[in-house]
Amino acid sequence: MLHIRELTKSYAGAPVLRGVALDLGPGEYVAIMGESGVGKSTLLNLIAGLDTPDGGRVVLEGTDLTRLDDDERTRLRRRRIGFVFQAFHLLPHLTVAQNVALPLALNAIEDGGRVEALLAAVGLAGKADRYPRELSGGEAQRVAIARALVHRPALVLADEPTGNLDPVTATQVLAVLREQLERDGAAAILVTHSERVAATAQRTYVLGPEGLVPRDP
Ligand SMILES: Nc1ncnc2c1ncn2[C@@H]1O[C@H](COP(=O)(O)OP(=O)(O)OP(=O)(O)O)[C@@H](O)[C@H]1O
Repeated sequence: MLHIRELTKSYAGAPVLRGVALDLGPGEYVAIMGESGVGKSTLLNLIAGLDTPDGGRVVLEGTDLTRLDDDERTRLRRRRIGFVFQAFHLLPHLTVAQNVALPLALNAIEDGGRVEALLAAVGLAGKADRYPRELSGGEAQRVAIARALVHRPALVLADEPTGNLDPVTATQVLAVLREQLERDGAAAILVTHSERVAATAQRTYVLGPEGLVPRDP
């Protein structure tokens, strides 16, 4: 469902990605590790179409993102991708339920009980009307996971999704994420520095100067 080929990206003449390739099947769940500054977030941003590569292709479900204009890329991202950020990125003036419902509104999709069902699935049924400031870090990240899945994306991208959580909460949040990915059949790419987090993925790659290298189990 995702094919990345010969992806290159430089910032101010300094190469960050030099020929990255990756193939992901439907429902596959992989982790990407690598040293700080090697370009992991840059790669996720290119896959999400939040940034454009200098060369190469990102083909999502048969569509080459690099050939779309900004509006087309934004529409595709909203519809087919869910993003989980390290710092949650919840909107402070919206309730938990309103935050989760945001991708439905942006895509003009009927709720059909989906927000309520997802909040129950991530253990937050009782917090639908709370505001982000009233949540713990683990709760906020579970809201972010529900929001990333509510519109049934084909691909979930998570950039250090448990980086701000204590180890016990991180394990719980990852279990919720994996359970929801399996339930929805969504593929996922998780960027992480944590071996514990990587161990929850089916495969792990290490990003380095020579590109993405599969790591032996
Ligand atoms: N918008 C930008 N403008 C200029 N340079 C950038 C930009 N985004 C990233 N870079 C540079 O590209 C390199 C890769 O950054 P990136 O955030 O992708 O690394 P990373 O592997 O995710 O690092 P970390 O593990 O520390 O989060 C860094 O040297 C960074 O300074």
